[in-house]
Amino acid sequence: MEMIEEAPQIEVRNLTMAYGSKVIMKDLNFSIEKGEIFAIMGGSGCGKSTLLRHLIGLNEPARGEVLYHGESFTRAPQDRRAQIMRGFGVLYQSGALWSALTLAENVAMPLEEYTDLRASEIAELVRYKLALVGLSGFESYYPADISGGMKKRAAFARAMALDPEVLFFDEPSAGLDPITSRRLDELIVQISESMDRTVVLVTHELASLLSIAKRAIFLDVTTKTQAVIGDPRELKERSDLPQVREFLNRGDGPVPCSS
Ligand SMILES: Nc1ncnc2c1ncn2[C@@H]1O[C@H](COP(=O)(O)OP(=O)(O)OP(=O)(O)O)[C@@H](O)[C@H]1O
Repeated sequence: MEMIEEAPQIEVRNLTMAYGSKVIMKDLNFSIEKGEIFAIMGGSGCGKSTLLRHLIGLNEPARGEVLYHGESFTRAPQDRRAQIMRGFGVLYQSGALWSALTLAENVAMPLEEYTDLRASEIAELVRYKLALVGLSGFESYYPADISGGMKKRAAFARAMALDPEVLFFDEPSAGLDPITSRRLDELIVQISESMDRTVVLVTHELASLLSIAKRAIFLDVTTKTQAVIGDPRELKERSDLPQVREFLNRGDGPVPCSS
């Protein structure tokens, strides 16, 4: 039992990811500790989102497995998997909110679906989650009435509705201006630190990567496996691998795959 307590929050073992016979990445091995902000980096189309999808159970490994707290998520029975998944908060690239629902109704949705809380308790929690992301007073607004940055923050509040242990972000700053994007980064750090939440993010934004990720994995499209894991600031200056230094020292914007 004790061993399980000390196991990393997330562990990826010998993971090979494929779509049909097309292998995207192979032999991935890494772990993510509780409370860490961990980034997945690499050129465009190299498999970052695919890796995220494997971590949250939307894709199945071709080989290998994903473990949470030392327990195999990949091999767990359906009901146990669903239970583990309840501990995930996911914010997708589009950050899609239901356009016909107010912000409060959007955040309330997961609570209504997955808990037995009373309406008044849900309303209270919704107010609290929206306040956490700086959206107090906007409860009755519709997504169409607020800015892109506010939509992302509302989607963030919704992702946190069920107090997830791990927050997954796929390109959280996509489509945001640099200042709004920076505010979102600060919010991610603040929530992770104050609530001791693990954050796993896929991002193209160098500024985000370098300012918020404590560790990052670099997926190398040429070798189709991980090239290195480390603190992106150190890798930027000192990585032995030219492709990693180049990636971290490029101008902003996506880097194409070599193909
Ligand atoms: N459902 C799918 N079926 C087949 N191939 C797919 C599917 N989804 C993605 N791919 C392919 O898998 C590879 C990795 O895609 P993925 O979206 O994971 O990369 P990425 O690094 O997240 O890209 P980006 O940075 O552009 O978002 C790409 O070559 C893509 O075309």
